[in-house]
Amino acid sequence: MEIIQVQDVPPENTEPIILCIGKFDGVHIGHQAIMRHANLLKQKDVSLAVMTFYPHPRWALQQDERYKQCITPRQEKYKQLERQGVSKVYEINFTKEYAETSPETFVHQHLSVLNIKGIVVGEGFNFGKGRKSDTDLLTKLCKDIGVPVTVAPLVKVNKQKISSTDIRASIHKGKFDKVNLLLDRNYRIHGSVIHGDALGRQLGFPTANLEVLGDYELPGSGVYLGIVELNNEDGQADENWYALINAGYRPTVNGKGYLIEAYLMDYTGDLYGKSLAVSFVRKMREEENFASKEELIEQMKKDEAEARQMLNLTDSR
Ligand SMILES: Cc1cc2nc3c(=O)[nH]c(=O)nc-3n(C[C@H](O)[C@H](O)[C@H](O)COP(=O)(O)O)c2cc1C
Ligand SMILES: Nc1ncnc2c1ncn2[C@@H]1O[C@H](COP(=O)(O)OP(=O)(O)O)[C@@H](O)[C@H]1O
Repeated sequence: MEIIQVQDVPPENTEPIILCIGKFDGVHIGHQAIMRHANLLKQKDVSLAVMTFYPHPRWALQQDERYKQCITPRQEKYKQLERQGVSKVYEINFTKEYAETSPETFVHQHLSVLNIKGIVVGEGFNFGKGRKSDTDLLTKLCKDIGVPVTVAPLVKVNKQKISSTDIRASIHKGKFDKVNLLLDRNYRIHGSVIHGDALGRQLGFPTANLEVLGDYELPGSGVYLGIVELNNEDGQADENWYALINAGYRPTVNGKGYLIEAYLMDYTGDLYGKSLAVSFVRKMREEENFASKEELIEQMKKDEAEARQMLNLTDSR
């Protein structure tokens, strides 16, 4: 996939494209529907491109904390867009200055330098200075440069519009049944393994401590069932292991700060320095403050037994 960083005007290009425009945080099933519309419009020798904005405009302009963390930080977003058939991304560096771009300038000066065969946006799409311009104005301005605009209807679940803000809030609450349905995949966080307090081995549950790589929305504290992908040197997923994941503050052992750590069931070996991705499948329980390490160990054994039963995994210990 080709990623083109843009300050304001994209570099001129004659390659024919169908262009989807949006923030697309999460590449959720609503976004996927937009890409499906675009793929249907795409004729032979036309490629699918996305124009997106980074950082999130509401973080860049209003420092609104809710928009700092993402469901899909940029690398993960591009991987997910690629899965939808996107081969080119125009990543607009969204600044206060860029936000001053008028709808006319955006269409007549920025979009006109590309060979766009069609544009697809979602219903409710806003653009240009003050986000005052809607899909009607986009359609009208694009007509001037001979580009048809398709507005993909909102995808609703139980009559509710799917929103990235809502999904971020559900991640924060650890509601992965819902999150994973709306993403059509398990929520995944990339990181590398760092050293901790070397307590896990003593307790009989070694845990790979994750240094999170990227501005991910972090799950609320709790014990989760998930899958850990171990990556090879090229960053490709190599092996997958079922895992019990503790996210939170480890009150029983006076943990310092929020941490995501994973105990990989049946794995033996050294993970320090490795790059991996942790996928969250479901929450098993809240993180608790046990009166002793022995009680914590007892509970971890129960967690493992419950997980193995759910997965139909025999105990190899
Ligand atoms: C399955 C599982 C469940 C856990 N549950 C709790 C918990 O309820 N409360 C808690 O304080 N720590 C919990 N932990 C975190 C442990 O305290 C932590 O893994 C241990 O202290 C090892 O820390 P270390 O990685 O720094 O060596 C859990 C860990 C695992 C793997
Ligand atoms: N099944 C396993 N799951 C997670 N880590 C494992 C496992 N087996 C071995 N390890 C290794 O043990 C390390 C964690 O040990 P631990 O005692 O919890 O120490 P620390 O938290 O200080 O890293 C992991 O980083 C990894 O290298």
